[in-house]
Amino acid sequence: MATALPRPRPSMGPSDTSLPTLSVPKSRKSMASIPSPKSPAAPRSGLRAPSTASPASSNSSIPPIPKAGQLAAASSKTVRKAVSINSFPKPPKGDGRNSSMPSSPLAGDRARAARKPKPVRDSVASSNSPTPTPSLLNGSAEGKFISSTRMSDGHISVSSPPQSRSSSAQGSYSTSATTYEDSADASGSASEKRSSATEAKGNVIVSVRVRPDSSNNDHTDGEWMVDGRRSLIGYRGKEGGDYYYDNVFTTHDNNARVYDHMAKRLVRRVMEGYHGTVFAYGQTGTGKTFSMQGTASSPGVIPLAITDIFSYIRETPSREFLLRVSYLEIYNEKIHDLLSMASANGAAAPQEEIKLREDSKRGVYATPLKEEIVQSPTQLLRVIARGDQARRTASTQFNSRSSRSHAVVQIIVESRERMPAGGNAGDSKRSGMVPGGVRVSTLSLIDLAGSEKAAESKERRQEGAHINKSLLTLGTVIAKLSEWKDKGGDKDGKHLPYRDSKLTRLLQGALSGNSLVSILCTAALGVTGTAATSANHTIETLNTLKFASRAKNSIVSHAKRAEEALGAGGDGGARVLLERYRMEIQELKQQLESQANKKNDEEIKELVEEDRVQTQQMAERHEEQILEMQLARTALKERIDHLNRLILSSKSAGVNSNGTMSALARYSQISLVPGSARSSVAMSIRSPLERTASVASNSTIGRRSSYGANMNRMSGEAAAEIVDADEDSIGENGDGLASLTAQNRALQADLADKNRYISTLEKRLLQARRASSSRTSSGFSVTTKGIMVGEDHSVAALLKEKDAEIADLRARLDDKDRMLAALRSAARSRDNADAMTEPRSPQSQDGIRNSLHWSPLRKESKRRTKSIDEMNNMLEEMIQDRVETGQIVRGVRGSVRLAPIRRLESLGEPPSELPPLRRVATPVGERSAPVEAAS
Ligand SMILES: Nc1ncnc2c1ncn2[C@@H]1O[C@H](COP(=O)(O)OP(=O)(O)OP(=O)(O)O)[C@@H](O)[C@H]1O
Repeated sequence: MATALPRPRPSMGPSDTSLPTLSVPKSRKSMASIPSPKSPAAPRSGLRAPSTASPASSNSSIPPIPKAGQLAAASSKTVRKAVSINSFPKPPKGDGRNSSMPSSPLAGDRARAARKPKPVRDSVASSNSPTPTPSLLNGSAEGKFISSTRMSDGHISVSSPPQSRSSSAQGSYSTSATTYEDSADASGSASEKRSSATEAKGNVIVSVRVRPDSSNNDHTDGEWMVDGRRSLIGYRGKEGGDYYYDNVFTTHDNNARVYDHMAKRLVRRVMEGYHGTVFAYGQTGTGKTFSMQGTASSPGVIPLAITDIFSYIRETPSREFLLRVSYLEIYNEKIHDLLSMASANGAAAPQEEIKLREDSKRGVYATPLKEEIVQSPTQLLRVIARGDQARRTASTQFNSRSSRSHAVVQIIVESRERMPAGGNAGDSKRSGMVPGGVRVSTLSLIDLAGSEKAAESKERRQEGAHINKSLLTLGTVIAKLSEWKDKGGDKDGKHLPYRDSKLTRLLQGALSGNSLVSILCTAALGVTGTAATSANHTIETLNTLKFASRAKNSIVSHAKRAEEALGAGGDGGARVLLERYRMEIQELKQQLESQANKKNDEEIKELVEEDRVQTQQMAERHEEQILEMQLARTALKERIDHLNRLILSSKSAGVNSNGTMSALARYSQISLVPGSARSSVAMSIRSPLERTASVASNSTIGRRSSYGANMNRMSGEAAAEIVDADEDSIGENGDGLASLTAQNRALQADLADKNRYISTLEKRLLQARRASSSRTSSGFSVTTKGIMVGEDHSVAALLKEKDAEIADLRARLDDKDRMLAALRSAARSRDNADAMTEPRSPQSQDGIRNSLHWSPLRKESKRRTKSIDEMNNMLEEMIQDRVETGQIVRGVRGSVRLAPIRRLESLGEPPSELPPLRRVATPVGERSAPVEAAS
């Protein structure tokens, strides 16, 4: 559905800024069971068209105008209700908008006072007699108007009851019940307070608007008299009288004028922190909705108020605002949330039952109720238009689109002084606001359902019953307010039937004086139709007028500016979104800041850590470099030392340049000690460490041993010659360093020495073996598996075994020697015995032996030889035994050797390589020694 926002008001608009087009819906959601014939002239915007567009339908239901006789009868009773009311307090001075504003109620009072004829004031002054207030309950008005004065222009002046009026400074009158308290104003002097109290009076504005009829009659003649200039409506019929209000809008007044006079200042006050309530009251079809909502071409109170709200926000930079809106309806005494009900497709969504609760700070409120935060006039109007679509409407006898419910739009205004940097003191002073917390105020815009007497359908009757009941309760409350005010007041309102209807309960705050109130009563005077209808309509119209008068005189408004909520604590504070948002923003800012700080700290820490790591890495690299350099130096030094050692080794046979003896020379000297060569060789064989020593060491050892070996064969003189020769090799350049050639020579000499030494070792080994073999006995057994020349452990073990064998053999030989000695001794004894018998020659044994051949003792010599031969024979027999047992083998030339198997077992060498043991004739008394065959 297309919506239109209010167009800019050329002359009455509070702001020059362009406004959005009206968003008021052009059509309402009709009851499904109810046909909702639309007026042919209804605009496409959805709003109901003004009655001027469909005069026929409207006028047909309006009761006929009373006859002239009735008017004459009515005129016999004078309705005197002089109402001169100070309306809302003046807006802040210096506001440029005031120049363009229409005359405010207050200014209007001045203007009216200025243009009011003197008799009016006189009439007011003379209206002191008690005047019963017309009752909505009895609906009779009871003709209690005590005086009436026909003005020069024919209008009727209605005087108010004395208790309900007071003289104003301007000579006009306002109701004594209306008070206005402003905390800012209260701080002034007594005179200022009096002035302020005077200015503040008029917190309740009551206006009457007359709907035009088909004839566009302004009702300035006939039974009714409407004087907009004097805010007067007079009825000249039965129970007639003059009714003065704060505003009387004629058929020629448009919505803008209506708004400017009855709601504009109130809206401004709401923006400044006061609660405000505007509601339209009247018979069905009299123009309540038209006045509140208006049309696209003539926006009503609601869109114009919205326009002013945002204009005020724009013009008040010293404060910041937050707007929320809710929209509910009371239908058949049930509250419905129009914003929750309205869905995209227009279907009503199921919703939780809404109840009314009371709070010390918020007063009476409906909950749970959806509140939407709005940020622009367009948005706000669209929200309201959405609620309008959900509102119940139906066609009735008097209205093709009759509102079947009371609709309440609530705009909650939160405002707070901006931070000093954002505003200036002048703005605060201008607005009369003191910097502080958040201020919350509510503007309630209420379009009541119309009262009706007759209903065609049951459903309409049921609806009408609820509507009438609630309106009746409203009238009752207002009537009781007047009564209790007369009795001294019922501040708590405990005796007032607010709870008798949802409407009065919801309006409790406004009716009990906690807010500024503006009541717009609508009426249709020129109703056509049957006499009964017309009479009925007249009665209803009079009831509306009486209700308006009673409301004006009964409602005691002591509206105060809403307290500023500081912080989000408490029930009131918790509802202040602005404060909550501010705190949330502050919290988020702090979080952001702390995160930023944290991030900064982390970054700094990371940088520091990075720097530390880099420094550490650099230090480590530096240490590594130093270590590498040290290692390199050490390696170089070792290399140098090694080379030096090599160099020294090369001159080991001599002395260095300093003339000291080199190491090898010393070794050579040591090896000069007799027998040292052998021991050093043995050491070199038996010490694996020495064998696995470095080449230089080996070379040294070899040289030492070779020198030792050589020295064994050389005389000391020859050794001295070698030393001299080495001394000659001291550096080709005479610097004590040997040349490479000399080194090479020395090494080759070392090698040759080693080779010689090895060959000598082999020879000695073979010699030992032969010696062992030559002394082999029958028990001789070689367990050694083999000799691995060159392997120390094998050689050592072999030598051990050989030593044991040798020891064994020696023991055996000793036995033989002892046997031989015994034999020789026996032979000698025998010889001695023979010599005793023959003279003995003093010659030596050799001589004896020779004499055996040449002396006369030759016979005896032959016997001794025979004895020796016998011994030899014995030995021969022993050898033969061994040969026969296979232990030894006899050679070709009579030599004997170990059996081949044994030899192989013991030596692992071919028998041919073993030097044969040559059997030689051994002189008696000498042990036959093996002859070194290889040498
Ligand atoms: N001042 C006016 N000028 C022109 N047309 C008007 C005026 N007042 C009312 N009308 C027309 O009269 C008809 C009924 O008006 P409206 O619906 O506003 O009455 P109502 O009081 O709201 O009725 P209800 O109580 O049944 O809802 C509408 O078509 C509307 O356009």
